[in-house]
Amino acid sequence: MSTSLRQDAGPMPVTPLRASNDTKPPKRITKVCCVGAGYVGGPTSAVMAIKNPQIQVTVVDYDAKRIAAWQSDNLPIFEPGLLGVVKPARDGIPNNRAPNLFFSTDVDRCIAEAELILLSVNTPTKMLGQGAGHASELCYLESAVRKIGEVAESSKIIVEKSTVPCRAAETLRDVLRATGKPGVDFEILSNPEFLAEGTAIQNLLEPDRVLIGSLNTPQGLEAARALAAIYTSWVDAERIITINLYSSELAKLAANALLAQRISSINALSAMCEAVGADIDEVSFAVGLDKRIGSRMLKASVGFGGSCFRKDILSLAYIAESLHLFEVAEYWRSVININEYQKDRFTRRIVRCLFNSLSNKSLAILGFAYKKNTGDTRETAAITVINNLLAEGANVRVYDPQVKESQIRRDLEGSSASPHLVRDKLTVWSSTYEACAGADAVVILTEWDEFSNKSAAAAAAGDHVQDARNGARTEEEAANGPMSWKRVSQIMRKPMYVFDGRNVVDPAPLEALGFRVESVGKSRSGS
Ligand SMILES: NC(=O)c1ccc[n+]([C@@H]2O[C@H](COP(=O)([O-])OP(=O)(O)OC[C@H]3O[C@@H](n4cnc5c(N)ncnc54)[C@H](O)[C@@H]3O)[C@@H](O)[C@H]2O)c1
Ligand SMILES: O=c1ccn([C@@H]2O[C@H](COP(=O)(O)OP(=O)(O)O[C@H]3O[C@H](CO)[C@@H](O)[C@H](O)[C@H]3O)[C@@H](O)[C@H]2O)c(=O)[nH]1
Repeated sequence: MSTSLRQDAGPMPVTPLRASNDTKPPKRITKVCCVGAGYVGGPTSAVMAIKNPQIQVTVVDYDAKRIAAWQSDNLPIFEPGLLGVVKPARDGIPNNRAPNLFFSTDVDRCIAEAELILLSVNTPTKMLGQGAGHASELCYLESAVRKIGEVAESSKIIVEKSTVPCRAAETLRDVLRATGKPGVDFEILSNPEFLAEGTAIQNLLEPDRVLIGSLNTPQGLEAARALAAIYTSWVDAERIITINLYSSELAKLAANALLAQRISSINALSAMCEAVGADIDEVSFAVGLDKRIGSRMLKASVGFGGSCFRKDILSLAYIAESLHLFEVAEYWRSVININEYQKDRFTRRIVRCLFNSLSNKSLAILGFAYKKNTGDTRETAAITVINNLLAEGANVRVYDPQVKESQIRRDLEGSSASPHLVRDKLTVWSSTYEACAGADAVVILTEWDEFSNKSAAAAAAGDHVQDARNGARTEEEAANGPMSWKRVSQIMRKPMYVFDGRNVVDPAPLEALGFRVESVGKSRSGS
């Protein structure tokens, strides 16, 4: 399947939000198959199953290890609340798999039996050939759809849950037309997923909106109503938005681009704050009070990570370029450029503060995941920062509460220009204290609660908010979060630095312990 846009597709039809006039009840779906048992497929299917006991939901994947993990108590992904929906307590017995939720490697059978198929396969950035490094790789989607065409004996509703380039549905329809059996009809819907890792279950249970894109044909609208009926079990009808198929595909890319753009905007401002003695948390708070701007996704950081933002912006920019909209492509790419700049700027600041040399210095890295409450490391800022620090000659000592040593080594060795540095100069530890022993500096790269010395309310809201207990914390408490910074101060080499890439520590109590604290978007002289 070509990842470039079809040139003969013509302009996209514009359709306003749709209200179906159909009075007959929507088609009742009884069997759903979700292809792809990953971060989206697993949690989404589990929530769909728990909210629709009358529907049998089966998640299929070729990865037998992943399926076995979903069937065990040791789920393949770390996500707060996930076990509770995959294995809810029933009849007073905890950890009982929902009776209508299944995980299987029997892809053919489950596809053949289902009336509605959710496509939740990965759509990473293409690594080979035309569009490599920019376009979305649709080979997994194509292979899933070919399989559907091959094995389906009855008509199916096929739902794009994966994030796809606009007009991907048209390409999928072409594949199905060529591979499907006579008399078997396929209706393709777009139903992009907006969950964020770490809060996936909450996002799925209480989505801001559910977007369903369909063709404006009787069959398309009927399929959209059937899917909407599944969501109606737990989502208010007014939050279920039905729109044009291609608007829905593009809205997903647009949402991620706009969210990432806010982070790059605040990170660009953080560089200015450091230079002029302003405080980015205060700036963010002040601008966020404007209701037109809002306060969310404005937390300055070492840079955004995760499997989605970078790849989706690259995809959006590639689409714009395919349409000869070069200025538009350039605009979106600048969001990624600022993110790269932020990661490099953070490393340069570490080197500058540590007397321009990291040779024979040890740096404790707290956090490797791309954000807290996930073990996911895809595109984490830690990969760039640690590789930069290793290249400067540092000894790097990593601790993350959820990421395994094997994953950290795989990520770093796979991306480093000098993998031997990872083998020779990187160690991974199972606690903060082990990682910090003998270190010259602590570098916080993930905002895990245990690294913060702020109260939970202040940490969640940012520096500008006063401690919820309003000064009730003792000095001892303030110096110690869930981890004891005092204990850390006793085991580090002097002088001791903290480079806070997530602005999770309150500098004052740490400075009282003898640390020099460098936070993103704040200059010590300006404090
Ligand atoms: N991770 C997120 O937070 C998130 C949120 C919203 C949207 N998305 C989008 O959802 C899609 C899936 O993302 P993910 O993070 O769940 O990916 P993932 O890599 O965790 O999971 C994808 C799964 O699909 C399986 N797979 C691939 N091709 C298959 C095939 N033909 N048959 C059966 N199984 C197959 C893979 O083995 C893998 O287990 C992507 O398009 C992503 O952009 C992700
Ligand atoms: O104010 C902020 C908010 C986030 N981040 C970072 O940005 C990245 C992404 O965070 P977040 O958006 O919370 O997590 P994701 O799981 O990547 O979720 C995004 O990507 C998903 C995949 O498409 C979408 O479904 C979600 O709506 C979208 O938020 C992480 O590194 C965060 O630490 C910041 O630096 N500052």
